[in-house]
Amino acid sequence: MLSQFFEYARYLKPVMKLFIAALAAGALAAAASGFGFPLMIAKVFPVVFDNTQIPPELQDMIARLVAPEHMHLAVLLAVCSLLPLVFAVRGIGTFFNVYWISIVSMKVLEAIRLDAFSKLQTLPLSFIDRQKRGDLISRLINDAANVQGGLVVAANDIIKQPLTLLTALAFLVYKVFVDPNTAVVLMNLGLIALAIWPIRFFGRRVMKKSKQAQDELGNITAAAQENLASQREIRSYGMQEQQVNLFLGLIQRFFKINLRTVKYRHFLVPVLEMVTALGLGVLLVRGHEMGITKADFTALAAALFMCYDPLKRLGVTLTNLKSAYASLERINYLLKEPDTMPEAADPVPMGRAAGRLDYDGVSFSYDGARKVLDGINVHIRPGEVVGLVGPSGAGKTTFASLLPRFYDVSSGALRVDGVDVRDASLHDVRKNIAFVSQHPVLFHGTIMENIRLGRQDAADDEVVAAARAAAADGFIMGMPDGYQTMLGDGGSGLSGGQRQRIAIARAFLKDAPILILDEATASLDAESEALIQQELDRLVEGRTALIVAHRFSSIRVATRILVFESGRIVGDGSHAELYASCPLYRELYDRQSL
Ligand SMILES: Nc1ncnc2c1ncn2[C@@H]1O[C@H](COP(=O)(O)OP(=O)(O)OP(=O)(O)O)[C@@H](O)[C@H]1O
Repeated sequence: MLSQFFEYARYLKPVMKLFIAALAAGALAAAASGFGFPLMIAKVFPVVFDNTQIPPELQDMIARLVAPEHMHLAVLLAVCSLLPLVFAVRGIGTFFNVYWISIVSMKVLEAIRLDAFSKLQTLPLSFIDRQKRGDLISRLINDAANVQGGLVVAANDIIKQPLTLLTALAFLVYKVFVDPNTAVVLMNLGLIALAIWPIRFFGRRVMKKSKQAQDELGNITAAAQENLASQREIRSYGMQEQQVNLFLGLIQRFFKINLRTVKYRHFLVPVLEMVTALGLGVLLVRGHEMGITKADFTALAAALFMCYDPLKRLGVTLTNLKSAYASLERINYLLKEPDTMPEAADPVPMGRAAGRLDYDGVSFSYDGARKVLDGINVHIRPGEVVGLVGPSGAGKTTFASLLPRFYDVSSGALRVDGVDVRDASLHDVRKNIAFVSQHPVLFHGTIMENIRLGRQDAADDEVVAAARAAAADGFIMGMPDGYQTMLGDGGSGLSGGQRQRIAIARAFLKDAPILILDEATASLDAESEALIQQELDRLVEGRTALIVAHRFSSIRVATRILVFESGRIVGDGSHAELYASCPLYRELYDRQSL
């Protein structure tokens, strides 16, 4: 399991110095606990209780500083102050250990989250389509935080606790070396082996349950996300109660599984404490039989405790690590997903395209089984405006989606100006294509920023010019802050037609030679559609355009129409030609004209 974490060691590189400093602070705290503490007890108690003499050098030093009548008190104060001193060292070491490790782990979390988020930006859409969005969010937020938590305790304890154990063992060996009578205590260490079994047992269970709990948390986030995105449907279909019950079921499942994780995690400590107590009991009996002194017994008991305590903490750490590992696996699912749409190793440079499109024997399947497009051969000249029509599910949107490489063809090739889109860089291909969809997405930000998405380096007056071309300037200027008006998430506060105009303004600003209009007016009423149609007609001028249409009104401007049926093109020509020669086209057209 640790090897999995080592894979992530590269995240430590940028913060290595701080990480080492944190470990050094941890080592200091460990030495103070494991060796310093029992040593102090062994040295201080005899001076206090049995009047044992302190080393002559120390005695001389104190004698030089105080009058002879105060000597006894000074010695007592000197030796007793060693105890708080050891704890001060331990405290300072622990503070910096935890503080610095926290900084390190937050930086690591930041980097893991950023990597996972960046990976999401490049993963093929086919992968994203298969996921529950809320679950992806949960992986980015909850799982990354869980890994961070695991890393903090691990990095903190995995060095400090074994070091405490080792230094405490060193003290025991030293003690046995000085006084072979105390060898009895070493027997106790055999009991440590007893502690291994519960650590392994509970660790395995915690890992399994943590994975399930994180999966459930993903389901909860997914349900909340879906709910918020569908408030209109939920209210209009009266689904509130059903939604609340669904949510309740999910949180109850999470509760149950989480409770099991908590149970296993916290059962470990009492079990390990019982083993510790057993060890001390045995020491007491054997010590009594062997007649060791009270001071020796106390020092040995402290050293023994310092052996068991790190073991107990290590056990807890290990169960935390197992839980973090479960989350790591869920993040890995993203990070390790192979890029099935890789960038060309040596991309063919593509400047501003003229706009010639060649679909050569193109077939495509979303799931690798059912062909959604089947052997399409279509050649589109620069500047041609092509309408795509056909029954629902016939493959029109898919046909257009292959162009900006939202998906790659399963077989055949798709060329822009003679260059296979897979041989050019994604950036070059996409900068040549503007896309206006049925539900344009407006991001949180000002109207100015939203239009500028079309071309990030556009000046303000270029943005305004694009808005004018899209006939959006009028309503924008009528808003309280004009172009600086903030839009909520998803662009709430604007009508469907207004949102569509912002999207058209974006496309004007981008000024790409190829345009895809995917049912751009389908969600508008007839009046809004008629108004927007004028701007769309202007937008397609001089560009190669693919217009996916349900309404024939939106392809009035098309000079050529492709008729799709079950993934094939069954008609290709002008309206007049198709109406005369293509029965499906005629049927679709007549049905809409009724
Ligand atoms: N992301 C996807 N994952 C899996 N299958 C998909 C996906 N998108 C579309 N499909 C399927 O591919 C087929 C073609 O869909 P497509 O959206 O291209 O058709 P369309 O002609 O544009 O339909 P409509 O007019 O209803 O929008 C349909 O059977 C659809 O169920």
